[in-house]
Amino acid sequence: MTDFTEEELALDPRFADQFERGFRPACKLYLISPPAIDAAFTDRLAAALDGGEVAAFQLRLKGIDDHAIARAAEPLQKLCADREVAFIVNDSVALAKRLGADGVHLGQSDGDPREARSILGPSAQIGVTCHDSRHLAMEAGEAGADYVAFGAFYPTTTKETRHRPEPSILSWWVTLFELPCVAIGGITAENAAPLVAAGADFLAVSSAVWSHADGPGAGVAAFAPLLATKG
Ligand SMILES: Cc1ncc(COP(=O)(O)OP(=O)(O)O)c(N)n1
Ligand SMILES: Cc1ncsc1CCOP(=O)(O)O
Ligand SMILES: [Mg+2]
Repeated sequence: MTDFTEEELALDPRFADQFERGFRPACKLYLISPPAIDAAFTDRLAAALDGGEVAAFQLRLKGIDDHAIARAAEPLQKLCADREVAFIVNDSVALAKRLGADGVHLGQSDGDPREARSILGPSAQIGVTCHDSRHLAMEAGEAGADYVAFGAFYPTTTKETRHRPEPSILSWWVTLFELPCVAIGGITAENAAPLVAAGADFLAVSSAVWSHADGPGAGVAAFAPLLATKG
């Protein structure tokens, strides 16, 4: 499949409602959990949220079943609700529904965003992984996603990745579409500036926060100067 040209896009009525460019709020932090957590993690999440503004928290646990994730989710979801941080479940629409989560993040093999919408309803935040593909991002927008995620922008040990977009995919996206875009993959406070400058609406980060030498609060705080100044 080939990418659409800008001319095709502009003429295609399917994309008409995505084509307007309106006001974009400043870039925000989207915190991703470590792939495994222990009983102390609720306190670590509280410390992270104490460090500065976090727009959303994604529970991304790997290698355990949905029942175990649901048990782990309870105090974390409550903490997020208390702090007005959106609570997003990774991978599973069924689990997002069961927990009454604010949304779900779907990879390309995690299910259809249209089906997710029909199950979770109009107010759910549905995000879709689009790797380095303009085509996948436009498809996700067409399917009703609330954000598209590009990455991995930098090397990461959190996940095995095969795609390495350039920051220009973000500027291309924000020039054409209102739908928010998320940048993910190996992002730190030290390397994030080009992604913010390119127009990322959200920086999705995991190890930069959870592995910060001075703790997760300092990990979140380190991003504050970048996020205050979206160009
Ligand atoms: C915000 C955000 N972007 C991308 C991903 C990756 O999703 P996926 O490709 O399904 O890989 P896993 O995270 O499930 O390993 C994400 N989780 N969140
Ligand atoms: C889930 C995911 N998807 C693409 S890269 C990545 C890992 C993000 O974690 P980190 O910020 O530690 O690289
Ligand atoms: Mg997934």
